[in-house]
Amino acid sequence: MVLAQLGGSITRALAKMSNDTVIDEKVFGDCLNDITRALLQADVQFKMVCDLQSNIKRVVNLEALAAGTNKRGIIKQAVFSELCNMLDPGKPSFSPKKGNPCVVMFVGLQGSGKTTTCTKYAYYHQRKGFKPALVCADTFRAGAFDQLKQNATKAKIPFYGSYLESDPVKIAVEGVERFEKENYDLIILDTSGRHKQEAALFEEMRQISEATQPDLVIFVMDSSIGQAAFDQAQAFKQSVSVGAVIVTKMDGHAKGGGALSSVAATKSPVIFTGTGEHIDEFEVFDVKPFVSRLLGMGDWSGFMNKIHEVVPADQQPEFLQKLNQKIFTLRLMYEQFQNIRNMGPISQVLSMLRGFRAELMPQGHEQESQAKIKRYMTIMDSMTDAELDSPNLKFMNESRIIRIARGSGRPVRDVLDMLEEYKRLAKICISMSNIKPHKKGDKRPVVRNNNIQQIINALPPQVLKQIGGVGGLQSLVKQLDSKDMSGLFGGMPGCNWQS
Ligand SMILES: Nc1nc2c(ncn2[C@@H]2O[C@H](COP(=O)(O)OP(=O)(O)OP(=O)(O)O)[C@@H](O)[C@H]2O)c(=O)[nH]1
Repeated sequence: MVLAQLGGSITRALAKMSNDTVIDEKVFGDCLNDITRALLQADVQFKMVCDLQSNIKRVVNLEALAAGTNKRGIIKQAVFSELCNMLDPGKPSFSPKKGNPCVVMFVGLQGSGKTTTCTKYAYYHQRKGFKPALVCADTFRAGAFDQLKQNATKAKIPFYGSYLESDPVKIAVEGVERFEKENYDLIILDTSGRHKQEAALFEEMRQISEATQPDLVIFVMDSSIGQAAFDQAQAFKQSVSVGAVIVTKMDGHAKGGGALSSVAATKSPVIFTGTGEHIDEFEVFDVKPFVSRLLGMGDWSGFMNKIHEVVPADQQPEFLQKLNQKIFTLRLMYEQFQNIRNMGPISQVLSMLRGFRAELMPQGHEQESQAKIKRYMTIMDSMTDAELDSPNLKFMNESRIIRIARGSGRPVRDVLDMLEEYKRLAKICISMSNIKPHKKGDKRPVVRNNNIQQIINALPPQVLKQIGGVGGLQSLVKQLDSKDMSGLFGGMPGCNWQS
């Protein structure tokens, strides 16, 4: 069961309550049993699941609730809070400060992704203005130094290691001393792993830790290890003082439970997750947005941040201004496609929005959507400026369509598809054209009620369904009302109109 499926199962367990007119102990009990089953199937440790269940039962006292209370809402809130508590050890981990030299030591089993993650961690901080350096204290695996060297060189991060020295403690101490002298403020120590938890590995870790006195020890855990996660994390914690966890390979077929279990075992927060083999496939881990996304409740701030990251602020008003003049050209559509592609995998972006659970956008489907966008952009690359900037398709006659198809090397059917997509998007965008960029402190709603019906009419039915029907759309609009709207159009139209 991959993480998205865990989220899907919990969401379904909660949604099932909507079919019941009365929320009594039986309905509540069934819902909790479904959630328990989903968590166990996702490899969350048995004891943790039992604790979660009894905590929710303690918080939700149906008998004590007055008639008319929103019991479904209270149950949902309790599930949300308990999942957050599971992932939140209650204390933040040590966080490096620019200009204050510190040593961060990475530990974990062989193949967990330690070496890759050290470089990702260094690269992430380098981009934030730190001066990181890498030390390879892994003398156990032949090739470990070469791997670190290769990664570090690619990311232009200084490194230290030795082909000849066999004592990892000596290398670690020399590396730290050297980089401290050279005023590096984030010295990262990569240590050896073993195929399994062994006394020799733990002894080596203890010695390196004693000799270098790291400010933070990060335990790197492969998310696919399943039920073994709790014991493994605990064994590392007992040997060195683990202060944070990084869960890797979250992009694979991992059962999400490992992440939850490792927090409980180490009483340390997950600080990042690895989401691929590349250096920038590395995400800051925040408990609440993570659980929100898991439950399909949406991570609005993450979504807006993503949009602000890719849609230059100075382009946003121009876009909204054009919409206000009820102009939606092919060029605007092209620019929006570019924004979507810059935002990263569509499912990742969509999963930040309420109702767009990642499981609705499975891997295969996502690739299809991305390919479609790329295809449409290739077709538009063969259009003239006049065609791209025209406010409508009246001039788009047969000979132009054939010319564009030939120019882009695509069949005429694809050009017609793209034009259909454009018409649909234009309808949606123009129907939302009363939206204005919100000024700070402006409390007025950004979408007026009479627009909602227009939006509903304009949305393709499957998109409306994915948003969660009329109710989902209304709550999305409510979210828009309370947030800064500028930039929304950088991503929203077309996000999923493709599917
Ligand atoms: N898909 C995916 N692969 C990852 C991720 N992190 C690491 N890997 C891959 O996992 C494999 C093992 O990673 P390493 O960094 O060599 O693992 P290690 O823990 O340093 O191994 P030792 O040095 O032997 O202890 C490599 O092929 C990495 O590219 C991730 O987040 N996602």
